[in-house]
Order: sequence, then C-alpha cells, then structure tokens
Amino acid sequence: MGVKLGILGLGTVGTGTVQLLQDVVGRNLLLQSVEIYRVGVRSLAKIRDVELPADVLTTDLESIVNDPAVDIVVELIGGLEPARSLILQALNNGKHVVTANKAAIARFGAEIFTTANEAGVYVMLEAAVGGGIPVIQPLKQSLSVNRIHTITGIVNGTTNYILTRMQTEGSNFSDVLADAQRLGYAEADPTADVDGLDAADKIAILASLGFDGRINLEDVYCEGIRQVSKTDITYAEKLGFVIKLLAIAKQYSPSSPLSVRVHPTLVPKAHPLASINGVYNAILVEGEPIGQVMFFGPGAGAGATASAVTSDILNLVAVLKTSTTNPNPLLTCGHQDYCQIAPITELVTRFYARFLTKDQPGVIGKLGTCFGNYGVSLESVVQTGFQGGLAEIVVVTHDVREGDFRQALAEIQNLEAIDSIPSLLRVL
Ligand SMILES: NC(=O)C1=CN([C@@H]2O[C@H](COP(=O)(O)OP(=O)(O)OC[C@H]3O[C@@H](n4cnc5c(N)ncnc54)[C@H](OP(=O)(O)O)[C@@H]3O)[C@@H](O)[C@H]2O)C=CC1
Ligand SMILES: N[C@@H](CC=O)C(=O)O
Ligand code: NA
Repeated sequence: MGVKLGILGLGTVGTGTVQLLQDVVGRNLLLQSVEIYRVGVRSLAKIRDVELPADVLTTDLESIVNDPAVDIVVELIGGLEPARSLILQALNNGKHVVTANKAAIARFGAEIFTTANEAGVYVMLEAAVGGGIPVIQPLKQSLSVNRIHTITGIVNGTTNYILTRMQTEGSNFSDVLADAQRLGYAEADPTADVDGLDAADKIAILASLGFDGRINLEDVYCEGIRQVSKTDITYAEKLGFVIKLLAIAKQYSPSSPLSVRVHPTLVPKAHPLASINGVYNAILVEGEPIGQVMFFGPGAGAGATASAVTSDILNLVAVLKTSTTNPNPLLTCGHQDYCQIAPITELVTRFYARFLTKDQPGVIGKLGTCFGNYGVSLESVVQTGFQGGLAEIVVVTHDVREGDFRQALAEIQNLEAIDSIPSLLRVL
C-alpha cells in the first residue's frame, strides 16, 4: 500500500523534496512506496521547477491537512501562521508531520508535541536544524545515553556564508546577503538570519534535545552579525581568530542553569569550528562518556535540506508499515519541564573590545585601571592604527564574568579620553 504525502509549500525546500522523491532509483527502496498526493502553494500561476499533475497542486492547504487519504503532512511553507494551525490540524486528524520549520517548533513546540503525543503520531524535524546534517535524530537516539554538557554550533548558513565572504574577499555585507537570498539559503525575511533569530530557534531546539527539557525562547540571549565590521575581521585575523556566529548551549556543572546564547564570536583558528566556511554548518557536541563529536555538512539549500526532510519521511514510512499501538520513544518529544537558563550577566567568557580614544599619553593605563577595579585581567592590548585622528586600541581579556566586564566598560565609557567603543565581541 502506498504512503500518501500532503506537501505544504513548493519553494526552495519543497521543490528539492519533490525532485528527490521523483528520482528514487538508487535510494532507499521504501521511497518507492511514497506518493506525492497533494501539494499546497500560494499561487497556482507561478512557474515551477518540477512537473506535477495539475490536480495535485492546490491553494487550499486546509483541504490537504483534512484529507483522510493523506498519511503524512510535510510542512514546508515556513513562518508562524498558518504553519502552526496547519500542523496542529494535521496532528489532530491523526496524521504524522514532517517539518523544516524551526521558527514554529522553537515557539510552539510544547503545544505541537503535546498534541502529537495525545494523537499518537510523530512530528519529525531533522531539516529544522543544520539543514542536511543529521543532528536531530543523533541527539534523540545515538547520543542520548551521554550526559551532554556543551553544544556549540554554526547553525545558520546565511550568516556563515556572509562572514566567510567578508573575511576571504573583503566583500560588502549587503552584496553577499543578496547572493545568499538568490541561492535559496536565506529565510523569506532575512533579518531572522542576520539578527541571529534563526540560530536562536535552532539552539533552543538542540538544547531541548541535549538537555532533556523545554526551552523558553525568550531566555535565549541573541545577538546577530550586523555590528561585525571589516575592521574587526582584520583585527581578529591578526590576533589568530576568525569571527563566527556561534550558537552555544552549555551546562557548567550538572546542577547549574544552562547558558543558551547566540552571538558573533572570535574563534581561535585552530578550533575545529574555525574552518567551517560558506553555507556549511557544524555542530560540536560534548558529553560524557563520548567526549567530542562534530557534525558537519551543508546547512541550507534545496538538495541538502530535502535530504533531511526525506529521511524523516522515510522514518515515518517505516512506522506506517510496521505500525504498533505503542509509540517509539526515540521518535517522540515528550519533555514536560522547562530548563532553567542563566542570565547572560553570569556568563564567564573572554572578550574582545575595540576602543577609539584620544591620542593622549596614559590612556592604556587608565583602561587597565578600570578593568582592574572589576577584576578583569587582560590577555593582550594592541594599539595599531588611527581612525580620523583617534587612536584604536584592541583588548582581549582573560575569562571574566560578563556582569563584571560590563561594569568596567560603563566606567571606561565615562573616561574623558574615550571617544567610543565600536566593537565588543566574545571570544571562545
Ligand atoms: N531554504 C533553506 O535552505 C532551508 C529552509 N528551511 C525551512 O524550510 C521552510 C521552507 O523554506 P523555503 O523552502 O526556503 O521557503 P520558500 O519561501 O522558498 O517557499 C515557501 C513555499 O510555501 C508556500 N507558502 C508560503 N506561505 C503560504 C501560504 N500562506 N499558503 C500557501 N502556500 C504558502 C509558497 O508558495 P508559492 O510558491 O506559491 O509562493 C512556497 O512554495 C522554512 O520553514 C525554512 O525555515 C530549513 C532549512 C533550510
Ligand atoms: N536560513 C537558514 C536556512 C536553514 O535553516 C540558514 O541560512 O541557515
Ligand atoms: Na538536520
């Protein structure tokens, strides 16, 4: 008996998924029993890159999630609504759901997974984090016997692509963003990528799986890459770092709250994440007893993401073909409690800061005194250039509590010799 798919969305990922499913020779044999039964889109007039019988396409997405013949709904429209309502309707109708929608899962995961568990169906989301990289199922299954203490990822392809080209070609931010949009990497509204919100959604999902609890998205500290300048990329390079947008979830000790955050970070060139370039993503998982495992691969794009979507479809086809009354706990998400998240002021990290100061004798000494007042010790202080008659001083600290560092900065900002502090970045 064939398994009937109702696919919602035929954009970058939807098209990639249909292409993969229309070309099954040499792939897992189970895919041969999958039928693309209905596909929901916004516009029937649009020219598509795939051929589908005319009666398969519809603009009535509700008719798909309510159609008793549909076994699996594949949600690839993105955004919050109507995606949330369509997913819930499909689940309430007893259909399994595959989604690539990290924005909806990070915000409505509790409601969506509770509905799925009550209906006895599954929500699969491998494409939602790391695009084509298998990371959701490994965290739920292969790594779940470990005590995870840190997940550090480059999880947004668009920003990694932009930062890489800014670093290697000295390219301009907006030109590179336009290329990322053209290549299908960026979200419909690319501010979600650029401002770190997409990465925040993804680390919330990974942290929930790695640390076995729900994550309140509002507790995730988030900074994007808009303030990363060519000047900082050049300084970072000279100091032995590259700048990456990192998403980090870390538990410093078994009983302490989690630190979950997204921010541009100076990564030492020798670190495994430093060499992840372009649209590639990587997720470094550290736990006990396994040690370090790194997942690497294409984090966005039609084919790569379609691979993840289709792997979820495949899992569900296997479930439908062997259906038992008891749900498989390695496929469900059953968390009930929320993880406790520490405020960013409690973070202990190294910092990079760039100051523009008046060219006066003793400025570095004054900076050092202010830092010393709050227990901030300095790893390096460099004064290399001048900008518009102002001296440029770059400081890298040793590990410091973020709250103490911010207090020192507030005092420094009031120094007569200080013009401005154009950059402040954390260092891995
Ligand atoms: N692009 C990527 O590399 C990746 C994307 N994702 C996620 O996958 C999902 C899809 O992304 P992507 O394919 O890039 O998005 P696109 O914008 O390329 O495609 C969206 C599709 O959904 C349809 N659609 C959107 N809203 C509606 C609506 N209200 N009613 C009917 N149809 C609608 C559009 O119809 P029409 O074609 O008629 O306009 C289009 O076919 C998102 O959740 C995204 O975050 C995840 C990993 C990687
Ligand atoms: N816009 C996202 C797409 C994949 O999730 C990205 O750039 O990573
Ligand atoms: Na993935």
